[in-house]
Amino acid sequence: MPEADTRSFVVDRENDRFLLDGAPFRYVSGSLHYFRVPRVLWADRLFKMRMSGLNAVQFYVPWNYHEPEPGVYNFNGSRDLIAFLNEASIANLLVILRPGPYICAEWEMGGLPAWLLRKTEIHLRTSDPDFLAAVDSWFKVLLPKLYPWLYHNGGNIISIQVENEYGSYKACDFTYMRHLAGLFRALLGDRILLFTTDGPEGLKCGSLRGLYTTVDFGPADNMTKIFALLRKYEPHGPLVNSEYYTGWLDYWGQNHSMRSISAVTKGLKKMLKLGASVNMYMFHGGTNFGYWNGADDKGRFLPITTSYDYDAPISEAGDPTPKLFAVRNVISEFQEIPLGPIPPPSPKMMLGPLTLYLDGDLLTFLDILCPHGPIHSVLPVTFEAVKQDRGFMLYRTYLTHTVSEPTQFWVPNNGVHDRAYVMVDGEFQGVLERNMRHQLFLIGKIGARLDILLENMGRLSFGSNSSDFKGLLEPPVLGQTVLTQWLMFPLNIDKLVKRWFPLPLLRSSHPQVPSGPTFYSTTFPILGEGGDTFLFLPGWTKGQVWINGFNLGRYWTRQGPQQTLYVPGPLLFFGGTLNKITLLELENVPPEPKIQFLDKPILNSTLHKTYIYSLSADTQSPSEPMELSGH
Ligand SMILES: CCCCNC(=S)N1C[C@H](O)[C@@H](O)[C@@H](O)[C@H]1CO
Repeated sequence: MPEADTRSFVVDRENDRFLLDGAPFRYVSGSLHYFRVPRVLWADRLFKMRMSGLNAVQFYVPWNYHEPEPGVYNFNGSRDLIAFLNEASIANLLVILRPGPYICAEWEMGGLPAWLLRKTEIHLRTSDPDFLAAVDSWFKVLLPKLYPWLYHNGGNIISIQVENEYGSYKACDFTYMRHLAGLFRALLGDRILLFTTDGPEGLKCGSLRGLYTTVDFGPADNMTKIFALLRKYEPHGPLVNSEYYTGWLDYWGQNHSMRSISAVTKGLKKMLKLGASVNMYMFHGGTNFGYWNGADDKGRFLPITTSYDYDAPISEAGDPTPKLFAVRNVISEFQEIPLGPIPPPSPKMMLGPLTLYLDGDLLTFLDILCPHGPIHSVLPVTFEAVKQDRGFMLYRTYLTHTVSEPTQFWVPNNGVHDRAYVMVDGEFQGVLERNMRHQLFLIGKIGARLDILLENMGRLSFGSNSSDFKGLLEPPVLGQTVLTQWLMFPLNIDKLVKRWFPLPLLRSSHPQVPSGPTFYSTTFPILGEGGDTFLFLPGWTKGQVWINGFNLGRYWTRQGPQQTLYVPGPLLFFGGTLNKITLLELENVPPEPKIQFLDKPILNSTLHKTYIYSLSADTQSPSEPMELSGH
């Protein structure tokens, strides 16, 4: 490896190429997001990318993942960015780093921290002084950490992206982009290659003099036309596609997205023939654990699914797919790829069916879930106003008059952000949903308790023309009465589940199966071989899952398209130690509250029936699904 002072990565405009240490260089890169993969699996994924023939890895840095509160930073465990850079170096992968501040990526609020919205008038992604002050403060912490890792300083970072597809954002604020470019230069020096990425329609507002202009497009796009457009901004230098889509994202309630191998490899081959440098987005997608998914606004609010499989060459579970081998073959026609096999799919585990036991409805645990007690306000306030960034908040009021006939209950101006589970005196009444179900019909006596559990389904990560506040944005109306005098209970469910995790809960004796927000759980040993697995929740409706205290993410079996949740093996205990699974079911449980662990994912089906896969004794593989009556 050359000494640090002779190391260089530059644009050679005379020959339309990059030079690495003075020699012609073309990167063939893939995107992997460390924040979507448990740290213990980073090395495995990066090794498979190297063995696929890639020489670089591209990843974002989500601001909200590392600065949970203003001035509070977290770079530990699965947030240890430096450890990830080191793993990439060990895998012999150069790094194309994209620190934002906005990253899109189908990630919560596109990576921007929700606490920015505590200033309700802030103009995100502009030269708004409040926004720039927060950005400066964050980058003055982050960028110095990257400085030693810059390629010319002896590290593996060859280029850094400023903002993300800024040209697709309404503001088109060049003062903001120049501010970012100046900040990056001030903190990273003048040698590192800074670049921008935009779709063809975004180049006008997204590119900036002094930043190398790149584009993004997928297999179905007109490459010739887009690269010709790029040449208007970069007449010389290498052609770069920073996001060549190998698949696509999934929304709850829509079909699983897939892109054909032939289309992906045909476009890749054409770009490599042109001498272009390419980053494949995604090469390994991973998972939106916890509440970290983002959402899109396509006239409807569309939350992104928990799985970020992306139909990528490496599957969500880290397994090589036929697409990986096809891509590897194309790369091998243009540059040397490492000798040796691609590791085979990892062992998968099956278990169950297991019966879950009722722990109690959510309201039972309100005091523990909100130990500081409620916040009172005449009108309901948002999640951001009470500093609850993600998850759930309970809104409570009491009826000031009796409604003896079913009476319309609704929230004006589409003010449910995003889903409201409505209860009267603890009895589940139904769901109100953003952009969708706008009303219920309630009855209740004077003094009856009205509880509304509000679920934040993830803030808009793209196309947001305004800040995506969460909660009840308007006071609900019952009949002609605007309901006032609200108690807001911010809920810390994760803390409660983590506290429960080692202990089986005292079973509450509930004669009938309750509906509405309810906790179920069980403990179970795994005696056989370990491995990854896929949690299958047949007949359940929608909720959140924790395994051994780890928030695995959202399930929405009723909507699909994913019916299983990926469970990385390292989350589980083997050899007899008890594992604990906890579900918060928000709507309705199946007649038999069972779950199963399968050895294959189900990402593309919306089962409206209840299936329980029974292990056939001889083969230990799921027999044909048995359809249960009643659903
Ligand atoms: C519905 C498309 C949402 C816009 N996002 C687009 S075009 N993309 C570009 C964006 O830069 C990247 O972060 C990803 O968000 C990617 C889609 O996976």
